[in-house]
Amino acid sequence: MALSLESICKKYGSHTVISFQKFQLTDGVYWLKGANGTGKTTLFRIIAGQTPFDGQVSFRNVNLKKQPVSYRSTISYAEAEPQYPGYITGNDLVRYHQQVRRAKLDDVEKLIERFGMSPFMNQAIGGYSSGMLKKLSLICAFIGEIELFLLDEPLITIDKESATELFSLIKEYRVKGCMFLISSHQDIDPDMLSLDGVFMIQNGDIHKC
Ligand SMILES: Nc1ncnc2c1ncn2[C@@H]1O[C@H](COP(=O)(O)OP(=O)(O)OP(=O)(O)O)[C@@H](O)[C@H]1O
Repeated sequence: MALSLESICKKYGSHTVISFQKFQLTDGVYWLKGANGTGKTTLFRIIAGQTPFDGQVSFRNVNLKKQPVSYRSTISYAEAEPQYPGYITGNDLVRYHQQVRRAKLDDVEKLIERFGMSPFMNQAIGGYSSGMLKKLSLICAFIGEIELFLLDEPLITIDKESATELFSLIKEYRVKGCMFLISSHQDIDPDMLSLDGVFMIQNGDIHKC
């Protein structure tokens, strides 16, 4: 199994949001559904290692709790509502990701062009529209040698051209061996992106649709 979650329990105070014994996925592209507040973001934050939880998570045999640095270096989490300091520019943010992830500048420039963000990269992020902010966060997510992408509501606020570009990127990275978990309230057209599975979070557990 590429991704394995076992004996997972996540509570906020006394409120149990996620609780299940086992969820395992082979490599592929997966769509995670669920009504508002069912725990999609919480699940992504667990897999990204961004929130404490009980249980074990491993990706390609690297355990999040036992090998936290190498585990995190393979994972990219694009938040549903990204928030960055308003005074930094788009370029500041992508350069940071490029340096931390030791990515090639050329590859980063190509990502910026593909999302049509070149004209805005020297502007302070505080002046970005919500779609521009979302595209910047997607660009950052794709920087570097990432193996597992957690894309939380990647389609909200982006225009049709950018959504098409995103689907193309996912297909290209999939061919390179990357895995994707995508949460979306918007339908994912199978003609735009072929999925290996669709799951739903309900009552803290994950079910196949
Ligand atoms: N930091 C937090 N502190 C307390 N409760 C939280 C926190 N984050 C999330 N929750 C609660 O956990 C539950 C799951 O929230 P989560 O954001 O994971 O849902 P979601 O499925 O992503 O929702 P949506 O579709 O609305 O984005 C909700 O009841 C929410 O109120």
